[in-house]
Amino acid sequence: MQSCDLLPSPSKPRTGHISRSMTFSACHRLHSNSLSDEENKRIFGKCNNPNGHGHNYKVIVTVRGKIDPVTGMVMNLTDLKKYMEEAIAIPMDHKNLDQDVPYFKNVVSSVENVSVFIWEGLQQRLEEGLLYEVCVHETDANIAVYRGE
Ligand SMILES: Nc1nc2c(c(=O)[nH]1)N=C([C@H](O)[C@H](O)COP(=O)(O)OP(=O)(O)OP(=O)(O)O)CN2
Ligand SMILES: [Zn+2]
Repeated sequence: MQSCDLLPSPSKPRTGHISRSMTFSACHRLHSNSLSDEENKRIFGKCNNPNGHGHNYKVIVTVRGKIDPVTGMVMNLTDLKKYMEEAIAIPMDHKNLDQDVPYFKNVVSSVENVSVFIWEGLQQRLEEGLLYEVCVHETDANIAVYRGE
């Protein structure tokens, strides 16, 4: 059988994953209020510089769910775009993460914790069980993946 002869199996439920990406720019400093200045310098090195440094973050959010047989969608990506604006761009774009985002007042603004922050913000907006993965590229080489565990 050739692929152009394939017919759909409408009764078979299908699970799909869909993703949307977004970029934002922010500055931060790796610093823990639970550590002494010496420990901060030793652990975080140049990233503990009080002047901070900036990143162009890239975030990829993946949702997982049933492909609705009527709409053909797991969810409308236009809705996901809105939720990502609210949970990522509005709180963090062109901000100082440590000073402007209350979440990071006593939480180190590592890429791991940025991915958790995004997860929590999206969980509040998405239907339960839909959010699958938040992937944050802090640089081309430094990447965190969080799946809510
Ligand atoms: N586990 C983590 N380690 C580091 C994080 C982090 O968020 N989680 N963050 C940083 C720095 O904030 C930043 O990402 C710089 O890291 P570095 O790898 O040194 O990046 P550079 O681009 O400056 O270095 P290259 O030489 O270009 O690789 C550090 N660690
Ligand atoms: Zn950094």
